[in-house]
Amino acid sequence: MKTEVLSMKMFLAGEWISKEESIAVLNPQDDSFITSVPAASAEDMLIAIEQAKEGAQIAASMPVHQRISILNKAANYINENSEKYAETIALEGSKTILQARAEVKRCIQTLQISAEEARRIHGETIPFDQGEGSEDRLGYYYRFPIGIIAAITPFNDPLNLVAHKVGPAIASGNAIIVKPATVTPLSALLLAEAFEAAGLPPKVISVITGHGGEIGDILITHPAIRMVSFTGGLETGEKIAHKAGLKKISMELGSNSPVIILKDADLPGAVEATVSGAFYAVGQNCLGVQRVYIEQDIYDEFCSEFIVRVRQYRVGDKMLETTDMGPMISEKEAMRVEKWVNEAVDKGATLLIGGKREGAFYSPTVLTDVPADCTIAQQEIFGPVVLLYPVDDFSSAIEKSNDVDYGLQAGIFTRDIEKAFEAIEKMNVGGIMINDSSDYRIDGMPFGGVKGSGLGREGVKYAIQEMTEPKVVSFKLNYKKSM
Ligand SMILES: NC(=O)c1ccc[n+]([C@@H]2O[C@H](COP(=O)([O-])OP(=O)(O)OC[C@H]3O[C@@H](n4cnc5c(N)ncnc54)[C@H](O)[C@@H]3O)[C@@H](O)[C@H]2O)c1
Ligand SMILES: O=C[C@H](O)CS(=O)(=O)O
Repeated sequence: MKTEVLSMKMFLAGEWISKEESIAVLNPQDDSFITSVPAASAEDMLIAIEQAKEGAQIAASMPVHQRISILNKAANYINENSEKYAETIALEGSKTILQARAEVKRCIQTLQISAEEARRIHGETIPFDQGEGSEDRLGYYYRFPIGIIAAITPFNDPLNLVAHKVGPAIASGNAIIVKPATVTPLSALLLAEAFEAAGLPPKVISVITGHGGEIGDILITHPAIRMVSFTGGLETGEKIAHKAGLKKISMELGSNSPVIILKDADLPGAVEATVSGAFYAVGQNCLGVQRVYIEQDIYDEFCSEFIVRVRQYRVGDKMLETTDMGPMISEKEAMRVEKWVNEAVDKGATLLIGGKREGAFYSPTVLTDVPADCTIAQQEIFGPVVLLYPVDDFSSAIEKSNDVDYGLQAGIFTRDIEKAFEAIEKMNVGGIMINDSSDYRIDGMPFGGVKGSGLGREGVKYAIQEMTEPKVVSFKLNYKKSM
C-alpha cells in the first residue's frame, strides 16, 4: 500500500468498525508499522454472531444467479485492484511481491470457481420403490446451507485461504464470520471490501480482527455457529476441535511433506521442483517439501545438484521482483527454526548449506544425516529447511515417508508407472503428485489430509459439500398405490 493507512477498520455485518483498542500490524521484514486493526471484544463477536443469524437467512434466500453475479463481481474487483491486494499480502506477510501477485491470481480463480460451483449444488431423485411397501412413494433430496460458518485462517496465505472459505460459503447460501490471523488480517479485510463492492447484502459476511483466544472461543462454541472451518496448526486445531462440540468441523492442518526420488527420475526436474517446493514462501507452506528420500544410486549427484540450485537463491527485500525468498513471519519463528537446526547439528546432522539467521531472515538450509529423534525430523518445520535422506530401495522410501503423524501431500519422481501406482496406493496422504513435489495444488481439486493434517476437504466443490446438508423429501402418491 503506497499511502500509509494509520488504522483500518474491521468489517462487522456490513459496517466498517473502529475500536479504541487496536493491534499493530507490522512488516516482518523490518518490524515497521503498517497500520493497526481493531482488537475485537467478546461483545463485538457476539454482535457479529447475532447479525449473522439474519445474514444466514438473507444468504439462503439469495437466488443462485445473484450469488454467481456477486462472486464474479468480487473477483473482478480484486482483479481491477490486483496490485493493491498483492502489495498488502507482501507487506503484512512473508511472501515476495511476485509470490503475492500469484496468490491474488489464485484468489480470483477461487472466487470464479465458487461462482461456477454455485450452479452445481445438485440433489438426486431416489427410487423409494426399491423397498417393498414403498411402491407409492416418490422422492428426492436436495442440499441446503447449514447457516453460519466460523472461518479461522492462518497467516501464510492471507487472501486465498480466506477465499477458500468465503467463496464456497456464499456459493452455497451460508453466512460466514472470518477471524483472520492476528499478524496478517489486512488481506481478509480487503476481501470483505471486494464483496461489499460486489453488492453482497450486509450481514452475510463479517471479518473480525483480534487475538485467537477469547473471541475465537466465542466463535467456536456459540450454538448459532453450525460449522467451524479452521486452517492452521495441528495444536490449535486440536484445541478448537475439543471446544467446538456438536457441530461440523473442517480442519486444514499441518504437514511434514515427503518427496521420493527414484533412480530413474528426471533429475534436473526433480531438483528444480523440490528446491522450489522447499523454499517457496520461505517454507511457510503447508505443502512445503520437508523430507526428500533419494535412492542411494543417485544420492550424491542429487545432493550436489540440489545445493547448486539452492546457492542461486536470492534472499532479501520481499518487495523486489528479483528476490526469491523474503523474511519469515517473525524473528521469533526464525529463532525457533534456528534452534531446531542447531539441535539436529548437535546430534550429528550435517549442514550442507544455510543455517544462518539475521532477524526474521533465515537462509535456505539443507541438512543430511538427521537423526530420527530430532525435533526437526518429526515436527512440521514451517520454515526454509529441507532434510535429504538416502534410501536403499523404494519400499523403505515409502515406509519412511509414512512414518510421521502428518499426511497432507507427497511427491514421487519416477518413470516407472508400476512404482507410481504403488506409491499412490501405499502413501498415507490426502494427495500424491507424480513427477511433482508435494507443493502442488489447483484451487478446484479436493484438498486436505489424513492423520494430523486434518479432517475433511477444501477445494471449492468439496468445501460446498461440507457447508451444506442433504434434505430428503418423500411424496406418498395414492395413484401409484393402485398400480
Ligand atoms: N492444510 C492447510 O490447508 C493449511 C494451509 C495453510 C497453513 N496451514 C497450517 O497453518 C499453520 C501456520 O499458520 P498459523 O501459524 O497462522 O497457525 P495457527 O494455528 O497459529 O493460527 C491459525 C489461526 O488460528 C487462530 N488461533 C490461534 N489460537 C487459537 C485458539 N486457541 N482459538 C481460536 N483461534 C486460534 C490464529 O489467530 C489464526 O487466525 C501451519 O501448521 C500450517 O501447516 C495449513
Ligand atoms: O500453506 C498451505 C496452502 O494451502 C498451500 S496453497 O498455497 O494453497 O497451495
